[in-house]
Parts: sequence; C-alpha cells; structure tokens
Amino acid sequence: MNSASDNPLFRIADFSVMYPGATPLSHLDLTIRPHEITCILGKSGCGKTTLLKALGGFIAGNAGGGIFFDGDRLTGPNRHSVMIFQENNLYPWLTVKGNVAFGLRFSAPGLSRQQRDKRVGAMLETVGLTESAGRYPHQLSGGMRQRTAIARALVADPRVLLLDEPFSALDISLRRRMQGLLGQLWRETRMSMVMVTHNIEEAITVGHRIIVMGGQPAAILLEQDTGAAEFGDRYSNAFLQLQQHIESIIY
Ligand SMILES: Nc1ncnc2c1ncn2[C@@H]1O[C@H](COP(=O)(O)OP(=O)(O)OP(=O)(O)O)[C@@H](O)[C@H]1O
Repeated sequence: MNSASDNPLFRIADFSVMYPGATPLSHLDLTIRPHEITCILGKSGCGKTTLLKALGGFIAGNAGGGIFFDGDRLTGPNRHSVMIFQENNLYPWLTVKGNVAFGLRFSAPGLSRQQRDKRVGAMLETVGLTESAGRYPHQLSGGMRQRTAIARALVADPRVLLLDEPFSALDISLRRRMQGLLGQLWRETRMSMVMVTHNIEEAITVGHRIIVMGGQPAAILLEQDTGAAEFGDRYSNAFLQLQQHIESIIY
C-alpha cells in the first residue's frame, strides 16, 4: 500500500493524555500512514477514542510530546480532518441535503449555489441517498443517517476521515453494506481513514492496517498489515487465524 518514500500522515511522538483519574495514553509512539484505512482495536476504555480525538486536534496532549500531521505539530482541529461518531452526527433541523450542504459551508464558502448543489447532488448519489434528499434525520434509518454523515464529511473533500465506531449501532447486514461503501469510497478517493472499532472482523475486512491497543496506560500490542487479498475473504485461513490472534491479545 505504501512505499518507502511515503512520509507518515500522523506521527504520534511521546504523546500522553492525563484526565483527572485516568491516564489513557502515556509516552505513546505510533505512526499512521497516508492513503490507507487504519483500524484501531482494543478493550473498552483503553484510550482509542482519546487517541482518535487527539488525531482530530480535539485533545491536546500533556507537555513533552506531540502529534505531527504531515510533519507539522497539530495544535487544534483543522479543515483537513473530519470526524464521524457512532451516532448523532446530523443536525435534526436540516434535511439530508441541508446536512450535506452544511459540510461545504466552511470548506468551500465561495461556491455559487449551483456549484454547491452539483457537489451535494453528486455526493448524495455516491452514498445512494438521492431519493431521500428532502427527508429529515428522524425520518431515516440508522444506516441512512450514517451515510448522510459520511456524505457530509466527504463533500468537504478532507484529507483524513476519522471514524469512531461509526457502524456499531447498525445490524449486521447494514453494517456489512456500510463496510462495503467505505471500501468503495476508499477505492475512489484513496483517502486516509482512521477507524476505531470493537469489531475485529470489521477491522480485518475494512482495514489495510490494524493497530491493537491495550493496557493502562495503553501500549501498542500489535501492528499488522491487512491489505493483502487473503484478508478480504472472511473465511480464509489467514483471516480466521488473525482474528483469533487478535482476540487472544485483547481478551
Ligand atoms: N473527559 C474525560 N474525563 C475523564 N476521564 C476520561 C475522559 N474521557 C475519557 N476518560 C477516561 O479515559 C479512559 C479512556 O477512554 P476512551 O474513551 O479513550 O477509551 P476507549 O478505548 O475509546 O473506550 P470505548 O471502547 O469504551 O469507547 C477511560 O478510562 C475513560 O473513562
């Protein structure tokens, strides 16, 4: 997936986060490569969301280390990264189309109404929501809501998509369809994505690289490339062996 000349997208160096009563990350070192889907796995409470929020610039680390995005120290949220949460990503008072158009408001404020409508329309088509453009979030299924959230994130043309258990509220068939959609979007854009998930199968299926965290404070227990074709088949030996291996590490 990567080549030796690729610089890291994120370099997490000697990075620590202390909350009152918890120190999920302490002197953590890790790199995240560009143009890959990196999946982060680990036991509940080990610091996955903390790390993801820090990558989005929403959490500053304690003095000493830092996070470097494209070589520059991250000092706060920037327009290059967009985060999608498990639920409640949408504005309830806006339609699907309005929510997606909102994604352009700050990233491309100079667009004419026509240009904006064109981009929003194309994005709605990509995620299969053209027919539902006029509906409000409460009129959508969970999968449609997450597709709207993905469309809103992608319409802004970010370089990085940060996803925090985006499909965990969905049933298994919808979840698999959403995994397929994410893969399709990646093939079309080669966008860098970092996804936190509890689901080992999902991480192996969707990810090109898996990072397993564990312990308190969290250490990196495993880094594994999973871009090879054998990991695309959830019944292959390689897939099942890796799934068991990760299970044994986490639990
Ligand atoms: N704002 C906060 N204030 C105090 N402690 C916090 C805060 N946010 C998280 N924590 C604590 O930090 C630790 C790591 O939390 P985090 O949400 O990053 O874990 P996680 O691996 O994403 O968990 P889960 O898989 O359950 O979502 C936990 O012990 C949590 O209770």
